[in-house]
Amino acid sequence: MLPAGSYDGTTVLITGGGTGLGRAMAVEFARLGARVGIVSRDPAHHAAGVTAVEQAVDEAAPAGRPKRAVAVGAVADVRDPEQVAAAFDAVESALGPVSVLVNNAAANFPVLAAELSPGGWRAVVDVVLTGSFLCSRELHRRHVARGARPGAILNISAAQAFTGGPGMVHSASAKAGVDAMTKTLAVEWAPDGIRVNGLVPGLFPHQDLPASLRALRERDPDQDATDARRQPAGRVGQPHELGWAATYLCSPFAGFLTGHTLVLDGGNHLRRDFVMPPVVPVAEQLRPRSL
Ligand SMILES: CCCCCCC/C=C/C(=O)SCCNC(=O)CCNC(=O)[C@H](O)C(C)(C)COP(=O)(O)OP(=O)(O)OC[C@H]1O[C@@H](n2cnc3c(N)ncnc32)[C@H](O)[C@@H]1OP(=O)(O)O
Ligand SMILES: NC(=O)C1=CN([C@@H]2O[C@H](COP(=O)(O)OP(=O)(O)OC[C@H]3O[C@@H](n4cnc5c(N)ncnc54)[C@H](OP(=O)(O)O)[C@@H]3O)[C@@H](O)[C@H]2O)C=CC1
Repeated sequence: MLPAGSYDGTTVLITGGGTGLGRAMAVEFARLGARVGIVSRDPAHHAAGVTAVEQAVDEAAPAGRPKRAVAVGAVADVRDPEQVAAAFDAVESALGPVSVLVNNAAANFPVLAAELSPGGWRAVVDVVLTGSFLCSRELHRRHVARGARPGAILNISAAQAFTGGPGMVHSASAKAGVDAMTKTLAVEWAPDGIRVNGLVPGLFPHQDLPASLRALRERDPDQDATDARRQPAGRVGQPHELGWAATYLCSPFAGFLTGHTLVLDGGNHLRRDFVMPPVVPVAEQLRPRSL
């Protein structure tokens, strides 16, 4: 954990910060003093994120300390550049200039590549890759116009980016694009004082995951992906641990670190067995089972 107050006076914008891992990261930034803007499509998600942040800050605050405005939500579909700019405007008018951006919003559903429609491909690639670019571009534009520094961008990726993701070709391809963008923008924007890093969560289950993804681990008690024995570290990730890594990567403690993607997965993506289990075609893995 970073020292208390490490983010005092800093405004952090987190896309998809109202649910799941985005919300957990929002809480950890706020615990360290950040003001947090939560940007996504659904105001109900914003409300959940703002409540979680306010509760965490209140719990950490000394008794009697006045409540601060620490979090706001702003509606935007990250695929639309005008909505992205309007959401930055809304967050900045409430909380001050954004200097840290976490590109966390994502879309994903299991599907065989052969059955994926062009619209389904576009929906996922546009949210994950185009959305991350549009938000990064908006932060850069504002940051440079103000002559502000330092700034930090954190792109949330996935291990599928380097292994491929059978059954998730859209998400794997988009996340690989995000990783290339992390490295590219790190170099282009270093002279502007903006660091750009990536963070890969391993298996971090939570109740906000879409039903189609939850079903992958819940469809058969003998095939539970979250079973501790299936992970080298003997457990899955806890969302606040992702928040600890995110707050480090965007902080001055990582001031010389840019273009790097950190994998937080207990070693899972490195796993190789001497004898691999029999291959089960992805089509069979995705087929609903009759119990
Ligand atoms: C082992 C367990 C854990 C595994 C974790 C693996 C790693 C996780 C990575 C993550 O990214 S988790 C984040 C996942 N979160 C979300 O996906 C939340 C947001 N999702 C959504 O909003 C939707 O699911 C969406 C479909 C991705 C996007 O919504 P949008 O409103 O833009 O799209 P639609 O108009 O509804 O559909 C667009 C397009 O996509 C086709 N489609 C939608 N769902 C499916 C599906 N389940 N299978 C196949 N195709 C689908 C839909 O038909 C449309 O296509 P066209 O009809 O236009 O061709
Ligand atoms: N959970 C896990 O085990 C893993 C997660 N990841 C990555 O971690 C990140 C967080 O995932 P997780 O918390 O599990 O997922 P969630 O499904 O809980 O969160 C996705 C978020 O993205 C937002 N979002 C989706 N589409 C859009 C859009 N078009 N515009 C704006 N916001 C959008 C949603 O908000 P709203 O509906 O309000 O728009 C939602 O808050 C993602 O980048 C994911 O790929 C990677 C590997 C594993």
